[in-house]
Formats: sequence, structure tokens, C-alpha cells
Amino acid sequence: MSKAYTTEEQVAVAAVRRASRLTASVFNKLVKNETLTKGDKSPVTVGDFAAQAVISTILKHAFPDDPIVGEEDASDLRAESGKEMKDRIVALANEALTEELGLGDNENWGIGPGQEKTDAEILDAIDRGNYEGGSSGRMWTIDPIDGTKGFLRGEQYAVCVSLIADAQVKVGVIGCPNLPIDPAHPEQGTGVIFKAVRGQGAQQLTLSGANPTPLQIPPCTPATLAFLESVEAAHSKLSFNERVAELLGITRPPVRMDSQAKYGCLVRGEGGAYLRMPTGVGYREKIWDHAPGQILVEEAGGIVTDSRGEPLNFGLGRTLGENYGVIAAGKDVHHLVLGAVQKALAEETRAKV
Ligand SMILES: Nc1ncnc2c1ncn2[C@@H]1O[C@H](COP(=O)(O)OS(=O)(=O)O)[C@@H](OP(=O)(O)O)[C@H]1O
Ligand SMILES: [Mg+2]
Ligand SMILES: [Mg+2]
Ligand SMILES: [Mg+2]
Repeated sequence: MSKAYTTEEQVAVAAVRRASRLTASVFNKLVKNETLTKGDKSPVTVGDFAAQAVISTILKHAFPDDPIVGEEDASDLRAESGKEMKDRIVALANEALTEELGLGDNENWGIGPGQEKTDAEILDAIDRGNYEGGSSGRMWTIDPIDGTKGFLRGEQYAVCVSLIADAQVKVGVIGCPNLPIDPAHPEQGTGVIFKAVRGQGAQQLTLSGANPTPLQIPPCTPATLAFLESVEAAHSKLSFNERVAELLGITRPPVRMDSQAKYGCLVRGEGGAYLRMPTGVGYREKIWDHAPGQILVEEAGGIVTDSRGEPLNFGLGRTLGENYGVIAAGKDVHHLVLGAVQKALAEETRAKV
């Protein structure tokens, strides 16, 4: 019997690879007027839009019936004021889509020389990411650039795709163009893809799709642990992490890094635990910010829960629902971190009364 989700995995890797190369080349050419500020004050660049167009186009050709939950939408680009940006995005997306076929690519996925798309097709591809999500059936998630602020700083960011079926993540692929292939050997350069398929384990590849290496979170204790956490203070409560570290007797300083590269580093044994607690009420975590990371950690032998110890629920729509935070770690330390988080939360509640 053939393995489940083989084509889905190949398509997702091909899409992430093309989109990752696109974003890396955009960074070198990015000029200030190619970044917009969204309604929630967060940045979005020509790279985010073009990468979502590329991934969505490939998914549509390979799996025409599957809906997509994507972070970006094309409404600003359809306005007259967005014309210049739209032209640039269409050119970038077409450049990436028409690149020569590489390892594992298939021309039936809408890629390869001669497969240019029209302006309307590119805008429609971006807007195909408008699915509202839900608890039944198949859907893809796209975060074309996760950690856009890290991308703009020239630091870590990630191109993230997942397949969810009946609220369970089945395939996750994370491209990290700026992450070292081997942190112990920086001379090997940067550019990594992490991939995981439910029940089939997790692997790291180079950005060109070579050197598949199995991933298994190595053993860890509080004595060797350093928290992986967000860079932006608005995205998670860093002072809370400090208290949790103190309760656990952790002495190593935290590793701050943008994007789902944090999940990738965790499964490679860098850090030991990823802790992301809400800064306040109101913000709901997006499913595309955690679905690929969740399956990667689980398939590398780790555990991902919220601060109640509950699994993340990918069946509630575009968000994870009320924000109880995220704790991801290997099996040997997850329960210790969870216990310390709950203790720190209880302290906060006591301090308030
Ligand atoms: N208030 C708040 N709380 C929690 N999360 C938020 C919040 N606001 C935004 N976001 C989402 O954070 C995504 C980036 O997360 P990171 O861990 O990369 O943050 S950081 O850049 O390292 O600070 C970022 O993803 P991208 O927009 O894809 O960059 C957002 O979806
Ligand atoms: Mg964003
Ligand atoms: Mg994101
Ligand atoms: Mg994003």
C-alpha cells in the first residue's frame, strides 16, 4: 500500500521551495514603498503577496477542490492605489512560477517555463486564501511570510504551508531561507525546509530539496533548556517567560527569534521549549501561525499544548479561538514547563486579588 499524503507532501515542498526562493530574492530588492501597513497595524510586503500567489496557484492546480486559509487578501491590490504594487507582485509571482522544474516538481502543478499567469489569475490566487476554516473536510493553510518583521530586519522568517483534514494537521512544511543548514557548521550556509507527515516522522532538507535528515527532539532537562520565544514584545509575554524560567531553575538566556523557525529550531534540539503566552486579551492566534509547527514537533517526538495542557484546536475557524498560549517541547520537559506555567499563572491571579 502506498503511503498516505505523498503527493500532498511533494506539492507542499515544491510550493514552499519556490516561495522561499522568491522571498529571499525580494529581500535584496525590497524598497520602502513595497510594504503596506494592514488594518491591524502589521506590515505586509510584496513578498508576502507574491509568495501567497505562488503557493495558492500550485495548490489550485494540484488539488482544485481543496479550500485555503491564507493570511493575505488582495483587496488593497485591486484598488487603483495598489496598481504599482500589483504589477510588481504579478511579475515576481510569474518569475517564481515559471522557473525551471526542479527535484520532485511536476508541470501539472502550474509551474515551469511558459506557465505565466494573468494579473486576474494572480489576484484570484491570493484571494483563494479566504476560506473560513472549520472542523470537517480538508483545507490548506498558507502563511506566505511568517515573521514579516523578522523578514524586514533581515533576520528569521518562514514560509509555512499545512494540510488539515477534519481538524487534524496531516502535512506541515516550513521553509526558513535565513536559518543555518547546520548551526555547528555556519560555513555550510543557510536555507532549510522542515517537513512532517502525520505518522511518518519529520525531516529537514536543504532549500533545494536535498539531504533529507530525520528529526527527533533530543533529550533535555531544565539545566540544559533555553526558551525559544518571540522577538516582538507585543506577540508574547516575555516577562512571564522569565518567571517560568526562574521557577524551573533555568539559567540559559532565552533565544529570541521571529516566526515558526522557532518550531524548526526546537526539533533540531536548539532551545528545548517554545513558550508563547498572550500579552493581553483580544488577540486570537491564527491557525497558519501554528499548524505546520505543531505537526513538526509532534512528528519529531514532542508535545504541543496550550497553557491548560489542551491540544491546539485547528477546527474552530481561521483562529485557534480564545488565546491560552502555546507550549511546545520534548516529552521529557513539556510537563515540567506546563506545571511551571500553571504555577506562574496562579501567582498572577493571586497578585490581582
Ligand atoms: N498580539 C499578538 N499576539 C500574538 N501573535 C501576534 C500578535 N500580533 C500578531 N501576531 C502574530 O505573530 C506572528 C509572528 O510571530 P512571531 O513569533 O514571529 O513574533 S516575533 O516576530 O518573533 O515577535 C505574526 O505572523 P506574521 O504576520 O505572519 O508575521 C502574527 O500573525
Ligand atoms: Mg502578517
Ligand atoms: Mg504568521
Ligand atoms: Mg505572515
